Amino acid sequence: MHRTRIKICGLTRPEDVAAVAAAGADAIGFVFYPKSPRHVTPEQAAKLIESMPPFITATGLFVNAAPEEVAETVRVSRVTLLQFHGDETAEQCAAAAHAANTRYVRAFRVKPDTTPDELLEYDRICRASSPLYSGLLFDTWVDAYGGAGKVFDWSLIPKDLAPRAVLSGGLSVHNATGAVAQVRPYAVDISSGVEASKGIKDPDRIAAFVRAVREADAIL
Ligand SMILES: O=C(O)c1ccccc1NCC(=O)[C@H](O)[C@H](O)COP(=O)(O)O
Repeated sequence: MHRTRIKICGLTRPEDVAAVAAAGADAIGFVFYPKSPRHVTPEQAAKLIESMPPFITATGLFVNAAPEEVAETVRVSRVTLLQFHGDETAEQCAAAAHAANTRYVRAFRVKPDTTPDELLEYDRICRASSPLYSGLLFDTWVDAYGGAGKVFDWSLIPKDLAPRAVLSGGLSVHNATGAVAQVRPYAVDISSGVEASKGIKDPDRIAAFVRAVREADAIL
């Protein structure tokens, strides 16, 4: 049985980290973008990571940050995976990841007119630019950088990319089963769909989302 990995993004509080661990999710995300309502400092993330049990991946999300800032944030926070969610070029993602000596996923914000060929080509460029590149995270294009709770047309994701892809954008307990069944991604990523309010997660929604993904895994 395929086990879809689950990342819960935008954590700011130790009780939410505990809820993610209790629910059995695989990864958490810290937003280091200062304009986000879910922003945490590297020091806050370090404290939250200290409270985590082993085998949960701590991801640091960046928007257009300079390589030195990414490297320093990784050093202080100890996140072990990067997520570039801004307008960085493939080369800029690679340079920042190399400065931090840390693997990364690249967010691609899908528009209604994005084509599967464009996604394949983008993945090829990222792959060629760095051995630290570990796959694409698909989110929905909105006129802001993310965590907006909007769904895109999942049929645009090429079948060849799904086994390494992270699917995000407007996921919730209501569409999780359909998303996993249709796309069969490596992982899913959710933020606003498990929130009580921005930056404040709801433990019951986290648990329900993880259950929905596991139920989808069981029937595939
Ligand atoms: O969460 C933010 O505030 C944020 C700010 C800037 C760039 C990205 C941001 N979040 C991205 C995510 O939380 C997830 O990777 C993903 O987009 C899922 O978001 P959602 O649609 O809310 O589930």
